[in-house]
Amino acid sequence: MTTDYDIRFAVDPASAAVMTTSELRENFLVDDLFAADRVVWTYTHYDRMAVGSAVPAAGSLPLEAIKPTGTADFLDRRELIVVNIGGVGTITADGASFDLANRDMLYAGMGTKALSFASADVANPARFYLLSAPAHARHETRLIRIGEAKRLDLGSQETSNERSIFQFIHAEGAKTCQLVVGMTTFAPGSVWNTMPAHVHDRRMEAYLYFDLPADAFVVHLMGEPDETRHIVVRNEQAVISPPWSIHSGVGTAGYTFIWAMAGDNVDYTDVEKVEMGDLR
Ligand SMILES: O=C(O)C(=O)C[C@H](O)C(=O)CO
Ligand SMILES: [Zn+2]
Repeated sequence: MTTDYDIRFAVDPASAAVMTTSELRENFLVDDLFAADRVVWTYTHYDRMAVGSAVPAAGSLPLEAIKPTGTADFLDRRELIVVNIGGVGTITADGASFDLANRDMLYAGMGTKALSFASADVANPARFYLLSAPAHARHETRLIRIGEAKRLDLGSQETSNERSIFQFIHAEGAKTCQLVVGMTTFAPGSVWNTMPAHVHDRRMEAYLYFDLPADAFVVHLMGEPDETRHIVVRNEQAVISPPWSIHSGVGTAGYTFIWAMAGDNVDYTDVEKVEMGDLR
């Protein structure tokens, strides 16, 4: 096997509120993604979302079944979204090949039997970020380039949160069962994401922070709005946001992040906004 996985159980808000820094990191931070020539998964019990990575350096890598899904093939009862944050790569899904440039995304539908990852240039391998959730129907496998994503501009320079949200999945675009995924980029000097904050108990969320300099980090805010905690997150690390938690962050330098959700609906706008004065 060229696949590794770990499992994260779901944590309730009262337990999270009394965790030490190490316990918060063990439960919510995914700090060991992106290993050369491996597929690496963190299988969560939040909506059974799995977050992972594939870095095909020396050769191609297959998407292999893992025990937690209990199926013969990984996508027998799941859907998959892959976002490339590295060099040009190719994904082959049941014989069809898709070339992904940096920041392009592939949706692979339930029932895909054989899927593999390859890089165009071993000196600059593709770095595929993977997101998978249980599915109830098959939607067609398709490539969505960053230029085809729906763009929303939010925030302002004055509040250090001027940013653009690129929705790969949105109401007028590709259909999914559960997965909603996008990427957020910042105007120079803006470092705050998702502030004002929100929660959405209908959907869990995962963030992958990247494009961060080696000595920089994001202070990721989590917790119930009146009981917040923070996790220091470095380049190419992911953080799991339980449905009851805010998910906001501030960088010591510029960064980009990929957000992904799974749960009861795919309505990006179905959120409870948290008033600035209510955060504790
Ligand atoms: O910068 C932002 O704001 C975001 O990207 C927010 C995420 O899209 C999100 O939290 C979706 O629920
Ligand atoms: Zn959210």
